[in-house]
Amino acid sequence: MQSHWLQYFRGWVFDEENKVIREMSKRVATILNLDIDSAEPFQVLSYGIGGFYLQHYDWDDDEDSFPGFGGNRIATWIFYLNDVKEGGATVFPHVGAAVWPEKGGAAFWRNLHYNGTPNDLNLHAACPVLKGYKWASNKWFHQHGNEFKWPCKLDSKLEFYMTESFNSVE
Ligand SMILES: O=C(O)CCC(=O)C(=O)O
Ligand SMILES: [Fe+2]
Repeated sequence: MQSHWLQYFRGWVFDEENKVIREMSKRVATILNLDIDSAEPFQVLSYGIGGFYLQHYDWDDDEDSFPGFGGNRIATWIFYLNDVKEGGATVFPHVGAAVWPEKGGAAFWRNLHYNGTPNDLNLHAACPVLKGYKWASNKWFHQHGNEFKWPCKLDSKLEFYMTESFNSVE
């Protein structure tokens, strides 16, 4: 896929296709305590040299953007599937954070405030791959089914911005 905004290839891997994929989805949902049924299938990303994704949000103001998934994207989980020789970090310019891809690593962040409104702080980008290539995979969780797991709080200021990275997810 090539545009002003991004340059990479992407595809979907469905839970129904493979037992291991299904198990991985379940584990991520368990770690985050989020509903698996309203989550999207794994999206696999492949960046070559110079591949990038300009800064963007994973949430969308338009409810129709995610038909069939039930609400906005409440959280993003990303697996890093290989060691990138140079470049390829996921960066969060509003909070000054960078996550460097590492085989077997993962990161997640919340996309919405606790009251369900989009959180501007999670603007992020994939920096260009300078050497080698980069494979990664997203899992997006949605609002539906998570009303009691991540309950809404009326005061969005109660929230804290949460970005975690894991060196190795077994
Ligand atoms: O590849 C990355 O580091 C980030 C990808 C991303 O932000 C996306 O696919 O929405
Ligand atoms: Fe993103």
